[in-house]
Amino acid sequence: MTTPLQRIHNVRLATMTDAGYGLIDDGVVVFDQSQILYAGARSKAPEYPQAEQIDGYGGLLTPGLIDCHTHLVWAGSRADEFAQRLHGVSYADIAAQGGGIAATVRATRAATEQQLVAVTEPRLKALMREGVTTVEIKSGYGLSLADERKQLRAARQLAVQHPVSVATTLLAAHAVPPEFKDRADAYIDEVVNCIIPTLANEGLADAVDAFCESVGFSPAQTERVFQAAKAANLPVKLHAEQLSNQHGSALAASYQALSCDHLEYLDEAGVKAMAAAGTVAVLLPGAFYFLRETKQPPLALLREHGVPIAVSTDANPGTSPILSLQLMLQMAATLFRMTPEECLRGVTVNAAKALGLNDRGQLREGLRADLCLWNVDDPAALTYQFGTNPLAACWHQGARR
Ligand SMILES: O=C(O)CC[C@@H]1NC(=O)NC1=O
Ligand SMILES: [Fe+3]
Repeated sequence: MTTPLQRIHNVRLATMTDAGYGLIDDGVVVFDQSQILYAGARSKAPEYPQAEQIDGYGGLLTPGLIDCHTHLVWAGSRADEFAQRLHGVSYADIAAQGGGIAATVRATRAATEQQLVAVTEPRLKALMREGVTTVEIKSGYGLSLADERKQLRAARQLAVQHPVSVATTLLAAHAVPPEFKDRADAYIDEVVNCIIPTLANEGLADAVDAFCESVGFSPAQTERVFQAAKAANLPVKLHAEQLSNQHGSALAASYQALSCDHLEYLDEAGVKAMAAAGTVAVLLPGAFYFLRETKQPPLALLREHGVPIAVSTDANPGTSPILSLQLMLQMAATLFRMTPEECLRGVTVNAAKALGLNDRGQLREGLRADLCLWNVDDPAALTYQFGTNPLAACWHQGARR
């Protein structure tokens, strides 16, 4: 069957191909199910008489949105902990009662792969309803070979069952599991000698991540994870400088990390190292807001040194129980003072870069036909408004969802 051509006209294009939106006011995009064939001014568009004509009714057409940092596959809920904290129970007390990440680990270990798929599906659909066409999904609530495998297999299965692309990240170095209590180095032995090589060999991970933090893993333990990832030919990313400055970003940059994420406590040395390595700064306003953090990521330094900035939900049950990438656009502007252009770039071209994907994130010939049509005329409206969803239509690899 010949691949159907589609031609969207009567739209304003935000191509994301320059330092701003890459706007083209009277634009046309022609595409099939493999790629974009033309994206540009209607006046210069080649004729495609056989294409299906789609009227964009004067809306805004952007690349499909990319949520480049989520922990989407988990079982259980931490709503009870949220309530306890509001009743004055401390994090430490909750952790002492077996709460926190450990609670989600217990629930995730108890769930089957199919149960994980089932509970994750509505979360994925919530992101898709807002125009997400690519989502990164981490493991990190299994903390054993079998349970990390189960999480990553569930993530892969969701991409098979739904019109969305999934990039998987192995985050076995997320926390120390109960059976390795007070033996973090022994657990890192398990991660580097068994979990990473085995799951890399099974093709379940597209990247490797770690939580480098005073309450996570040390830079030395993180570096062992990076060495194992390198040996497995997998790129790395890092939860870095979220609660303190562990200088994890500079370490990650020395391993050409795709991204460093959170970054509230990032210093100029780390920014410079990231800039030199081409590492993307992924800012996570949902976790910043939910934790009532006050330390801002160093936006001025990131701009000054030309570090690409992405924005993501960090969807997870503990510190960012949010399933709206559109709200992250608004929060990135309101809380971090990013410009609307920076925010939209943060969920398109820069988010693609944070995943090492150069085939999406812009409206440009040869890239995937992942497209969002919005009922707005000013692209700033996508950052300005929140609580509403102006998505009119969405295509994933040329197929309308
Ligand atoms: O609390 C959780 O379940 C995950 C917290 C999450 N993980 C991480 O490395 N940083 C975070 O904010
Ligand atoms: Fe995270």
